[in-house]
Amino acid sequence: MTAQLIDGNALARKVRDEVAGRTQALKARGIQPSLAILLVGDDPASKVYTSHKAKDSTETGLKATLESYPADLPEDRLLARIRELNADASVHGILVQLPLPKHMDASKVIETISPAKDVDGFHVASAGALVTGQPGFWPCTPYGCMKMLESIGYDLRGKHAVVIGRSNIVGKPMALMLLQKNATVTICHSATRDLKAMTLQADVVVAAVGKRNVLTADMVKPGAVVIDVGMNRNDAGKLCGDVDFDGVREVAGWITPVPGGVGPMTRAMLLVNTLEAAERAAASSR
Ligand SMILES: Nc1nc(=O)c2c([nH]1)NC[C@@H]1CN(c3ccc(C(=O)N[C@@H](CCC(=O)O)C(=O)O)cc3)C=[N+]21
Repeated sequence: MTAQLIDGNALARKVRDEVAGRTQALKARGIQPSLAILLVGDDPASKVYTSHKAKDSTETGLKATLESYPADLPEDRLLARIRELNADASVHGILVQLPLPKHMDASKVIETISPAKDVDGFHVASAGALVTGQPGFWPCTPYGCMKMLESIGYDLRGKHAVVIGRSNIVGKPMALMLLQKNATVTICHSATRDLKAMTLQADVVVAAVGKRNVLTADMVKPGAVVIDVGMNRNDAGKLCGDVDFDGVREVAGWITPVPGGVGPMTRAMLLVNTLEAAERAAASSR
């Protein structure tokens, strides 16, 4: 048996089409959904990522402004700019590209963003809303993974989901989203004793470690759904995930590729969150 592919590019296109439609509806009411992207420093990968995000936005009808600052920008200047954007009613979403230069305290920067504009879902208030099931912005990567599960009509109720990785931006929120859909959730991490014993029990595995071949075919239950959040380079410099794709696809029921899987969905969910931020602002100002 060969696993069916969950095509992140195709699904992201569908999500963007839906966002474009809702954006037109808001524009007809005189509201232009708008995202401010703040980039500090000149990390080449960050430059590429932020320009992609800006391009995705404009192609979908959202307004995006990309503000680039030198690596030695004083932290208080960045905080002051965030406060200005918080107060600017024409801006609905604020994204500060990570990583930030070492002289900055990333949590302090993120906590300065208004939770109402936190389209990355990284603010502690957003995290708290996810924990308690209150409305708030969900981090784009795990949110995109949930959309991928939804797209195959997968019912998580009573299923065993194993999340490998416990980061604040992927692993932890992923586990909470799966829990909210009534899965039984196990979080594995670097101190987990027998990872294979855990993953062999899983109906769904989400690999979010940032290391190649974390999940191999011998670790997967036949028919399981495998979601690969990893973004690594192999020895040939080619982009690859955390999952041994060629091996695992012979065992799994469903699998997401890298590239063309979770990455494009992460970008699409940023557009969803930005649109939501604009819709909520419009609803609360009426
Ligand atoms: N505040 C903030 N928010 C983020 O969401 C954020 C961030 N900082 N810092 C960096 C990471 C990384 N990230 C990616 C999203 C999509 C792809 C993506 O679309 N990848 C393509 C491949 C792109 C390629 O070929 O390099 C794919 O998987 O098919 C990659 C990386 C968002 N991040």
